[in-house]
Formats: sequence, structure tokens, C-alpha cells
Amino acid sequence: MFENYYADTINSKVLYEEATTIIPYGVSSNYRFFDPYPLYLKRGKGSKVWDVDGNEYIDFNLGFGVLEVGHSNEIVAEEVYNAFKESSILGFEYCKAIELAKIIKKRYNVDMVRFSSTGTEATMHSIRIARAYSRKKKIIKFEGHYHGSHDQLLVNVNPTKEGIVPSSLGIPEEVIKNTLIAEWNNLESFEKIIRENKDIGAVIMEPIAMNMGLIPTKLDFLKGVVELSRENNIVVIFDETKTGGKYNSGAAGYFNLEPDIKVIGKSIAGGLPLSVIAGKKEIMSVIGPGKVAHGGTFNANPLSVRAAIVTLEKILTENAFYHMHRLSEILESGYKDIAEDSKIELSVTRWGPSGSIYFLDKVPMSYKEFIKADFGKWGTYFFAMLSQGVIPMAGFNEQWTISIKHSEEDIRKHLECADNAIKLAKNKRTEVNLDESF
Ligand SMILES: NCC(=O)CCC(=O)O
Repeated sequence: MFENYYADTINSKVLYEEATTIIPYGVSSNYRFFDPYPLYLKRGKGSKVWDVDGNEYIDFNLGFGVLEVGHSNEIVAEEVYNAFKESSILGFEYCKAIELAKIIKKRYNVDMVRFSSTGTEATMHSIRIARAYSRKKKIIKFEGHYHGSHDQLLVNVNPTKEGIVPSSLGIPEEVIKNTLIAEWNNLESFEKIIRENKDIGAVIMEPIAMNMGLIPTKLDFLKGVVELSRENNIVVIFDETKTGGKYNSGAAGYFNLEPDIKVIGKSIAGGLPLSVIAGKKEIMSVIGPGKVAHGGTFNANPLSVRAAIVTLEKILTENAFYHMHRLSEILESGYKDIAEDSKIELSVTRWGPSGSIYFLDKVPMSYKEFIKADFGKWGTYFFAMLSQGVIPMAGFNEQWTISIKHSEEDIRKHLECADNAIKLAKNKRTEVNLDESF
């Protein structure tokens, strides 16, 4: 199955070989690596990207969901250029951070806001804030959920064995002994942990699990988690790094459930690095000198702040969501038709502008069900999509995202290619390594 990939991406291979001599695995995030070698891209515009061999792809990965505004969005580009002319970093607080905080307060129904640059930093700080507020040290996370690349939450992200499994070498047992793991969409598993453990200060979750494709959330389960947490004085953290920008007020708004802390990131700054830790005043008030540490040289830098203001105020409007959700729905139903016509075990999920497919007879609802999917078939599908000029998603554990720049024609082409790719995958497996996903 790699034949086309080798033939089409000669320059990526050359760059990969050079890169590995100086950058481990040739990539700056493990998520970008895949066998036999990763793609090296040169530029993007709107819904498209181009690789170093000049191949054009319709991009549905969009920087792991960052670019709902599309690549190189004109409004963002102009604002960032104007901001840069007045300095990209001032070292003191940037005056417009307050304007952005007010926009977020209103849109996401929170009292107070602090800015970081990445999802990793924001979830890391959110745990510290929750522990300081609750004065309890244990935390609960869900199996298969990803909250960035820091030790305490890098546990059971993609385990290949039973038990508590660190998702990286270099994480001592002592560091994760206060991290407890529950099963997603299973309230009993969450309840059991609360019953059997004292000293639980926080629970963190992606309200829609998006590191296992896109797993639908049972509303009763989510409500139950929030209610049980309230009863037990456990701070509820919604990690909306991905979901926050997929509906006007994120998953919390969509489910009409209010966590105590929200982490928002990825798409809200139009492609620039900015993340948000936001929440109730009494909780956020633990942050400050002599209290909870929160820092970062690049936090709320003028480029990211200005990009976020125009993204939220001018680009990610109700009309934009309507467009993205509508195209995403067409993609979802097209995949369902393909599954039916090709008589292959394929399930399809969608939430707003994003969705995913599983080579499995049903939609998985937990990590244990997710890993039953046939990733070998997914591998064949993925490389067949690339060779036809479509990046459907970044990996078998990722999802598609639609931007405001995608057109119906982009969706039509995606589905035409998917039809070919899935037919090919029916009888051909291209092994992908589960561990390589992170
Ligand atoms: N679902 C995983 C990510 O979105 C992370 C991407 C990265 O760290 O490169």
C-alpha cells in the first residue's frame, strides 16, 4: 500500500532522512510521525495544503483542528501583521488582553480568565488550580482522553495493556500515583473510584472524546459526572482545547452543563498559539503571587490576542458555524452511504464541524471499544486518501474538521476518494502501530 506514497512523496522521504539526523523521528510532535515516514508540508491556503513534492491536498486535519478559519486566513493575517508592527511581545501586560477576556467571559459564560499558549500548559495549570482550591490531591481522568504532554495526565492515553499505564517513558510511578483512571461513558466506573478513594480534588475530561476519533458522549453520563463531583466537592474541569471552538460556546454550552473550570484552545486564535483557563471567580481567585503559580513568557502576547479577537468577533460567527456544521453533516451522511453500499463494517460519528470513522461494526463508546477497530483497514484507507489528494484526518485516533473555507466541492471530492479508499480497505490491511499514535 505504500507504493503510491513512496512514488508521490520522494522529497518528504529525503527530508525525513535528513531530519532524523537532527530532530528525533524527524518531527517536532510525536503526533506527526507515521510509518514509513511523515509528510513534510510547505504551505497552506484556505482548505488546501501543499507538500514538498508539490502535491496538493484538501486538508481536513487543519492543524489538529486549529484552523477552522482556514489556512492563512486574510482577516487574521492582516490583524497579525498590524499587531506585529506594534510589537509581538511587550513583556508587560498587553492592554488588549482585557478586551479578549471580556469576549471569552460573555461567549463561554465564565467569570474570570487567564491566558496560556497551548492546551498542555492550560490543562497543567488547571489541575494545580483545582488542587489548590479543593485542597485535595487526587485527580480523575478518563481512559483514552488526551490533555496534552505533561506527566500527571499522560496516563492511559492509549494503553495497550491493562492497569495504570504511563503514556511515555520517563514518568515515575510516584508522579502518577495520584491520577485515577475511569472509563468514559460509564458512570459506575466513575462512581466506584469516588467510593473507593478519598482526597479527590478534580476530574478532567474532554467533554467529547477526541483522541479516539470522535466518541459521542452520553448526556446522562456527563450530567452524572458533574452531579457526583458537586456532591463530593470535586472540581470539574472540561478540557475544551478541541471542543471549545467547535460550537459557539463550546461543548459546555452545547450540553448546557457548567464545569468549574474550562480549558479552551486550538481554533479560537485563528491559527496562533493561545489557550484559556477560565472559570468561576472563587476558583480562579486562587491564582496569584504567593498563591497558585501561573506564568508564561508568551502568555497573551499581542499577536495571539489580536488574532483571537478577530477570530471570535469576526470569523467564527453563527453563520460560520452553520456553514461548517452543514458541510460536516453532508460528509457524515456520505460516509454512512459508503458504509452501507460497500457492505463493510464501518461506523461514523460527528459532532459539529468534526467527525470520524471506525472500521468497526458499531460506534465505540469507550477506549476499550475503540481499540477493537480495525486499524489495518484504516491504514489502507489513509494512504489511499493521501494518494488521491485528501488528508482526511491526522491519524486513526483523530477526526476531520471543516473550516469556513471548505466548499461543497471539497466535500464531494472527499467522499469520492473515500468511496475508492474504503473499497480498497475492505480486502487490504496496512498495519499501523498503535504506539506510534503518541
Ligand atoms: N489529539 C492530539 C492533539 O491534538 C495533539 C497534537 C500535537 O500535540 O501535535
